[in-house]
Amino acid sequence: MLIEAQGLTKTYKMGAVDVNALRGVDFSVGKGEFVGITGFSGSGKSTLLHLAGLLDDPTAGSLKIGDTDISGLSDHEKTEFRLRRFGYVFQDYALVSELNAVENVYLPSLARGEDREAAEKHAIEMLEIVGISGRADHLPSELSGGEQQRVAIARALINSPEIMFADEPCANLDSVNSRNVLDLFRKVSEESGQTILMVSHEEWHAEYFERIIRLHDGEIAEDKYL
Ligand SMILES: Nc1ncnc2c1ncn2[C@@H]1O[C@H](COP(=O)(O)OP(=O)(O)OP(=O)(O)O)[C@@H](O)[C@H]1O
Repeated sequence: MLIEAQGLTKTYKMGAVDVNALRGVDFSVGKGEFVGITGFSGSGKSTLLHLAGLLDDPTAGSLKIGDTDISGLSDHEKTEFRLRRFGYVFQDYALVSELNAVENVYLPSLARGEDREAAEKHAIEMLEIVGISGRADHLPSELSGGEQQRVAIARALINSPEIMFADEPCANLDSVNSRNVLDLFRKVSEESGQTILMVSHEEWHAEYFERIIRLHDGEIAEDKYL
């Protein structure tokens, strides 16, 4: 298994009140799966994604990625993990506004130590894959929402991540652009064997997922392959 979580728990302390965002969930995800994390607002979807994506630490429970027990990693090792093995896509795209599309895409390659020329060439290939190489020199403010999200996906994919974590990537997109993103994700998981965990509250997205993990009040209410 690529991801193995046992008893994964997240409790937020809000003054005297404990908010149990995740109440000890068990799940495992294999290589190449395209998994939709669904459920009502506040059910714990983003929390689960952030824990599995090493963007936050659990209050209790264990998490293994491949052979690595995450609890044994230092902060530096977690950063390396995120940079080299994971990619992220968020609903607000999270692009750097001063950098054009191609520069945004090759940022993670520079962080990995690739030289700029090679990184730029690679980034243009990625923009071709997501279908917007013609907009390579545009700033985010000069791109539509759908185009910005495709730049963000190219950036997430440039380091060939083993796992892509996407938190409501279609939230700000119309249905045509949402389908473009979902088609792209499915292609990536089928052709490159990349594993994708995607948070979504849209029922119709299920037609693209291979599996659904449905959360309810911090627990797994349903876990099924489609
Ligand atoms: N930083 C935080 N501090 C306190 N409580 C939090 C924090 N983040 C989330 N929560 C609470 O934890 C619970 C789960 O939140 P989470 O964001 O994971 O849900 P979600 O299913 O992703 O919701 P949505 O669909 O609305 O984004 C909610 O009750 C939320 O209010």
